[in-house]
Amino acid sequence: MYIMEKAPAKINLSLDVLHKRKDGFHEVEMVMTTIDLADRIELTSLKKNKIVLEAESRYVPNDERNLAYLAAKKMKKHYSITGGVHIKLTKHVPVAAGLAGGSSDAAAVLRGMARLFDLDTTPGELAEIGAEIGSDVSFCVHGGTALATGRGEKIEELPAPPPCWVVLAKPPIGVSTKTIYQALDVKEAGHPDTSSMVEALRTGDYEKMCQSVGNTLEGVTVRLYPEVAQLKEHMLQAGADTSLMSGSGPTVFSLVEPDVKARRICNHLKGFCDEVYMVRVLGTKETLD
Ligand SMILES: C[C@@](CO)(OP(=O)(O)O)[C@H](O)COP(=O)(O)OP(=O)(O)OC[C@H]1O[C@@H](n2ccc(N)nc2=O)[C@H](O)[C@@H]1O
Ligand SMILES: Nc1ncnc2c1ncn2[C@@H]1O[C@H](COP(=O)(O)OP(=O)(O)O)[C@@H](O)[C@H]1O
Repeated sequence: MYIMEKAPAKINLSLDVLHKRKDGFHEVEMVMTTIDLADRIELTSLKKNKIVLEAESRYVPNDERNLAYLAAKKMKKHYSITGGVHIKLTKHVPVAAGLAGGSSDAAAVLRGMARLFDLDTTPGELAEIGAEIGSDVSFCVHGGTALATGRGEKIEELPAPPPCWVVLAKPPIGVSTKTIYQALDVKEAGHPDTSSMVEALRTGDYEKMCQSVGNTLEGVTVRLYPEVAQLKEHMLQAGADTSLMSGSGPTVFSLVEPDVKARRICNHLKGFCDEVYMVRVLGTKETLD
């Protein structure tokens, strides 16, 4: 049997870090939403008891270190699956970019294997398995738009953002999430107003959403990579309604309503950044199918 799953990237509309926990992770409050930029996961069941990963990208590992492979291993163990699976992964989401590409690939394998082997499971159960793989995997299992708390694994569904375009620009650097969290001084950093962002989504208020964006990690990444701040500035100069770094970076996104404006920002950015994307915000679970 063969099935295909989309693995969409996420952006953090807001990301607040509250404090460092005893287990070394940070307590966060994040509003996340999926965007129409996705990897493709193709799964084929195998009679032999093995996991075969075919990743057509020189940027990701082709073995057990790949989060898609790890997800398949966890599923086999958790549900005592005796058969094997062939995973074909086609990357479109930039790697180590703050867009959760790897987490979304893992989540797509969790969802996909549940379908492939006709397992009696729930998204909540898959999200729990996902949390063992990474903090962002639970959100990626559910998709849509959500408030993520704890270390990111506690998910509360939110309404999709008002329809808009997302223009993304990724400078040619890979950022380690761990390094950024480690360099953060929670007391010194800026903190977004999460409740204002939640309110904006609940009322479908585009302007309020744009005003409420914020990311506690942005200042840390900007200190290490000043080009992140420059990209933000370029986006705003070109007419973006708002602009923010996603996750631990270095990708910067801007939001804008009319497509002509989004195209203008894209063209402006392409002058000095090779990786520029113009995509729709997805924001709902249904669009994962
Ligand atoms: C910053 C965020 C925002 O969405 O995303 P990315 O920039 O990675 O996309 C997430 O919090 C990242 O989630 P994820 O990438 O799954 O992180 P994990 O693999 O669980 O953790 C990587 C490392 O980041 C740190 N970490 C992660 C999450 C958290 N709440 N506190 C932390 O301190 C820990 O040092 C951990 O060892
Ligand atoms: N399927 C995968 N896709 C992307 N990166 C992966 C994958 N599996 C493992 N990784 C590793 O995970 C790290 C972070 O990847 P990614 O999820 O793209 O970062 P981010 O969450 O910052 O967007 C990279 O260093 C990469 O080598």
